[in-house]
Amino acid sequence: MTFTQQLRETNQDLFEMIFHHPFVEGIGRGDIAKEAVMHYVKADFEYLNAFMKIYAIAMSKSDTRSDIAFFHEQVGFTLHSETGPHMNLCDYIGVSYKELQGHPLPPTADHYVKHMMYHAYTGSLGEIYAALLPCPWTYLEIGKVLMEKYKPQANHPFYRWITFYADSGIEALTETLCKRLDACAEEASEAEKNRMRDAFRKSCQLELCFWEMSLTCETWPAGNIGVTAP
Ligand SMILES: Cc1ncc(CO)c(N)n1
Repeated sequence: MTFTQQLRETNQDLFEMIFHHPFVEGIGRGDIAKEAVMHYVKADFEYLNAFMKIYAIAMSKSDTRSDIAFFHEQVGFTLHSETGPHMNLCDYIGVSYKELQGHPLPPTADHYVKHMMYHAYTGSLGEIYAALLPCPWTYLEIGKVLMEKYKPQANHPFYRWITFYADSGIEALTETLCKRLDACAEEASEAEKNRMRDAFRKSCQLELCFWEMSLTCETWPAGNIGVTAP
């Protein structure tokens, strides 16, 4: 079994909890509360900005053109393609995308971003891959589970969202990250592999927490006064 197959198996509990989270099932049924979707898009827009910055840090730690090209392509993909699912959600709630941009991150999303930043600034490329991987991997599987369970047609309110994540583009990204992480793990000490395992599991935990944050419209206990987006 490869290192990433082991990671997937060890984190089956969290993947299952994500598939059954009420927000995710609400996307599948097409009836999730609009306030929750609004909260999600606000946080996710800033989350994806942070994700691109992490790709840039990873690029600065790359030794090969192939790694540099990979991160460059991924920034382009996030910038130009991942706006598609967000636009789908904006249409559902009837709010312009612009209005949902530039908001400070709620505590959970802030934590998730800083967790990835920690590994990006202090860790090896392998550790960064491990922290990033649950992002496409959980969404790819959510997309596939929802396709299978709800068999959405073009008139489903989240057809574009579900088909985007169930698609070959996200599958290819997940496979590339897996291959690169597996190659890093081959060279890594046991201590380094444990850091990768920890980074991966915490990102899975935080993926689940991100859905809960959106569902409950989580905010900072004393408001956001004076706080700006990262
Ligand atoms: C929090 C989060 N995880 C994963 C993805 C998929 O890119 C996303 N858009 N947001």
